[in-house]
Formats: sequence, C-alpha cells, structure tokens
Amino acid sequence: MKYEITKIFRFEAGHRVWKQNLAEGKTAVLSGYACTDNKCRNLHGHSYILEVTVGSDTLNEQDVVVDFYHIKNALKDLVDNVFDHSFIIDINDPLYPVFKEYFKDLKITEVDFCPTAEALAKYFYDYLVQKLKEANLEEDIKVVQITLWETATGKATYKGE
Ligand SMILES: Nc1nc2c(c(=O)[nH]1)N=C([C@H](O)[C@H](O)COP(=O)(O)OP(=O)(O)OP(=O)(O)O)CN2
Repeated sequence: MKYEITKIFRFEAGHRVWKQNLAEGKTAVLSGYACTDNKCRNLHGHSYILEVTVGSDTLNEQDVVVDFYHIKNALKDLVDNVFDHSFIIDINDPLYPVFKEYFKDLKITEVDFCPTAEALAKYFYDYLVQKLKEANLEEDIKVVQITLWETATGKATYKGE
C-alpha cells in the first residue's frame, strides 16, 4: 500500500485466557517447563488500545485514503457499545454457563474463541473487512493490519491474508 492511515481506539474490558497452560505444549521449553501459575486464567481486565490501519494505493478526491472520522464511526458501535466495560467470554469456556446464569444482567461480550490479543485482533479485522464490503469499499480501502495492545508491554497484530 502506498498510503496507510492508523486510527486508535481505547476500551476497558475484562476477560480470562482459559486456555493458558504455561507448563505444557512445545513452547513451554522456553521457560524450562517451570511455570505452573497460569495467572491469565483468572478474571482480569485490560485498558486495551486498538490500532486500526487501513490503506490504499491512491488518494480519493479529498486527498485522503478515507477520513479518520469514517473509520472512527465504522468501529464506534462495536468498541463503545459492545466491548467497552464488558467481560469478554468465550462460549467454549467451561465457565461460560456459570457466567450466563449468574451475570445475565451484566455486560458480557460473547465470542467463539479464547479472547487472546491475537484472536481479538483478528475479530476486529474481520469486522472491519465486512463493514467495508457492505459499503462497497473493499476495492478502494484495504485493512492493512489491526494491532491490539493488551498491556503496556504486550500487543498482537493481525494482517489477514
Ligand atoms: N501471546 C499471548 N500471550 C498472552 C496473552 C495474549 O493475549 N497473547 N494474554 C495474556 C494475559 O491476558 C495477560 O494479562 C497479559 O500477560 P503478561 O504479558 O504476561 O502480563 P504481565 O503484566 O505479567 O506482563 P509483564 O510486563 O511481563 O509484567 C498472557 N499471555
């Protein structure tokens, strides 16, 4: 892409990485199979920072890829009304039925994957691609990448195909 623009969103949300298993799997060798405290299985929260990068090889008649305003509004409902101040839970999480029963009056965002930064980045990517398709803009504007900062020291990026 000759031109790329990035819009940043912020939201607060809780989650738990129920699949975390630091003592098992091929990558556990990196820590010497030492860690058994899977702390991210606990219910915890993040001040997420979402970086949305879209691009084009040409500028439109207003000399922009797309106005930041439109990118903001394409994701505003999802970020502010769905994710912000919610608890993100995988419907495959063994605790999901308990959440459904006891927290039905609270804001829960249901997803069909373990809500890691990587998987959430792909979720936002797919959502924006679909929005652009619905607006017949998929040829004009490409989603270049989505980066999701989970903590000040950890982020994940999804770039699609
Ligand atoms: N590859 C991934 N690893 C981890 C993810 C993730 O989304 N992708 N998520 C988590 C947890 O949600 C966790 O809250 C963040 O973990 P971590 O970086 O270990 O947090 P710390 O506060 O301990 O970070 P330090 O800066 O190293 O103190 C876990 N892993």
